[in-house]
Amino acid sequence: MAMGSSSVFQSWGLFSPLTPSKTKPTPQFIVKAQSPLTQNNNSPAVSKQRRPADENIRDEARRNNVSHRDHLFSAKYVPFNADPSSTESYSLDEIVYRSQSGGLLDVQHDMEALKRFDGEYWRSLFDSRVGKTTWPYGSGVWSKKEWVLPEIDGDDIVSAFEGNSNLFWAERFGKQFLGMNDLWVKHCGISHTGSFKDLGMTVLVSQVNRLRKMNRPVVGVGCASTGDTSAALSAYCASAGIPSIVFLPANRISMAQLVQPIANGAFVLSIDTDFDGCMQLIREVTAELPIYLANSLNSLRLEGQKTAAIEILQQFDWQVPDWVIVPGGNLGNIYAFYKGFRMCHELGLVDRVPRLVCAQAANANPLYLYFKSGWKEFKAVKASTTFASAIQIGDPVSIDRAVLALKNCDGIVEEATEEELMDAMAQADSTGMFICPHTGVALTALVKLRNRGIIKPTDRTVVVSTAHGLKFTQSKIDYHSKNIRDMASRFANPPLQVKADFGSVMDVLKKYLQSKAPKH
Ligand SMILES: Cc1ncc(COP(=O)(O)O)c(C=O)c1O
Ligand SMILES: N[C@@H](CCOP(=O)(O)O)C(=O)O
Repeated sequence: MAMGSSSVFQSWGLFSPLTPSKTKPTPQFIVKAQSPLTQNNNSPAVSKQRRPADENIRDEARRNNVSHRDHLFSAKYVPFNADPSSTESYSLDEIVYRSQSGGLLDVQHDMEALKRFDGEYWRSLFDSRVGKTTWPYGSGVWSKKEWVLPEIDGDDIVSAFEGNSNLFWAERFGKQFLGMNDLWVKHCGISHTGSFKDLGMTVLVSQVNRLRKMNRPVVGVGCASTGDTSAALSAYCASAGIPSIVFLPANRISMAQLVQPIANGAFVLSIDTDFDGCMQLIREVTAELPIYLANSLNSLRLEGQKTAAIEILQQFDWQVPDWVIVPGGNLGNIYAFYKGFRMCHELGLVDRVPRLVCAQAANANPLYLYFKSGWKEFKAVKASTTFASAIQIGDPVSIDRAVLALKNCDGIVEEATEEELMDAMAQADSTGMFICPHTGVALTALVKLRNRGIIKPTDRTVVVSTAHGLKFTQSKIDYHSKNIRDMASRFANPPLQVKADFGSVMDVLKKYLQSKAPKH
C-alpha cells in the first residue's frame, strides 16, 4: 500500500504510511507523509461518510480498522532512570509497580520505531485528529495513541474524550499584575471529572479493561487520594463497569470531591489519617488483594498525563513556550510534562524543551526544601493543612522523577504561603478566571519569579491549572467573607446586604458606579 493512497485512512484523518505489514518501512518512504490539509490543494481531506444507523463509533472504528498499524510500535516497563546496560523490563500486561530493586518504573517506548517517522509526520497526524468524534482519536490523549499505549485495541479503551483542554490567554491578569503579554493558562481542570487526572485515568482504566478481558487477577482498582484521583478513577471505572475502591483522608478533601466517587458508585473508605497514610495503606493492600493500583506510582498514568504537554505545543503551532509552571504534590505530573516535552524534542516535533517550574504550598513543600538545599538531601515532611488541599502531601512517591525532570530542563521550585496562594487565586478570579487554590500556588510562583526578574515580561509562559475552581468553592467563600484567621483577604469581594426598597438599591448603585467611573 502506498503512503497516503488509501482514501479510507484519509477520511479518518489518518495517514496510511505503511508498507505491507511484513516489510519494514524505509525512512525515505515514510518521511514524506503529507498533511491532510495539503493533499488536495485547498480542499480538506475526503469527508467522512455518516456511519450506518445501527453502528456506534466503536463499531465504526473496528470496521475501518483504525489502529491496524499500531503493531509497529510498542512500549514496556523498565526501571526508572535505569543504567543503559540494564535488561530488566516487563510487559505492560504484567501487574507490576516497582523494579526488582524497589525503585520506580517508567514506560519506555520503542523510540527507534517512532523515529522512522519524522517530526512533520507526527505533527500533521496529531493535528489531523483534533476535535473529531472518531473513536478513540477524538480524545486528546488517544489522539496520541502511538505514543501512549500503542498496542491496546481500540475496543478496550475507556474514554470520555478527555484532553483538548482550553489554553486560555490570560491577557488581563498578565497585563495588570505582571506586565506580561504572553501569559497562558492551560485549563486541565475543565475536564470530565474536573481535573488533569482524567488524562492519566483513561489510560490506566483502559489497560485494566484489557487485563480483565485477558483474565488477569484484577477484581477492582484502588487509589489513595486527596480528591481528584478518586474522582477520576471512580468515573472511568463506573463507565466501564469495573469496581473501584478509594481511600480518602477523613475531613481533608472538599465536599465536591467527596461526593464524586460516592455518586459514581465507588467503595469509599474515609480513613482517619492524611494522604501519606492512605498511600501507605493502599500500597500494602494492593500487594495482598486483587486490586490494581491507580495512583501515579503506577507509571501508566503518566503516559496519559504527558499528553497535556504535547497539546500545549500543538496549541502554539508547535512553538515552544519559555516557561511552564506546574503545581506539585505527589510529583507525577511534573515528570509527565517533562516526558511529553522531551518526546516531542527527541522525535523532532520541536527544537527544545521549555524550562519547568514546580510550585508547592509552603505547608507541604518537601521538593522546595530539597531544591533549596542544592539537591543535597531529601527529607519527607509532615504536610500541614492547606487550602491547596489536593497537594497536601509530605512524602511524594515520584520524588526521583521530579528531580530528574527539573535537573534536565534547568527547572526551578517555588513555594506559596496560604495568604499568597489565596490572594493569587482571588486576583486571577477577578480577571475572569475561576481557578482552584493549586493554580493559585502556580500563579504565586510566577509572581515571585517575575518579581525577581527570572521570568521576563515577554517570556511566553504557561501556568497549568490542574482542577476546576467549582470543586473548591468553600475556600473562595471563606476568603470572600473574610473568614480566615490571620489572613487579610485583601481582594475579598463580599456581597452587600441591601434592604428591599428602590431608594436603598439606588443609593448603593450610585456609590458603586461613582467608584467605577473612568477618571479623566
Ligand atoms: C488539583 C491538583 N493539582 C496538583 C496536583 C499535583 O499533582 P502531582 O501529585 O502529580 O504532583 C494534584 C494531585 O496531587 C491535584 O489534585
Ligand atoms: N492530588 C492527588 C494525590 C494523589 O496523586 P496521584 O497522582 O499519585 O494519584 C489526588 O487527587 O488524589
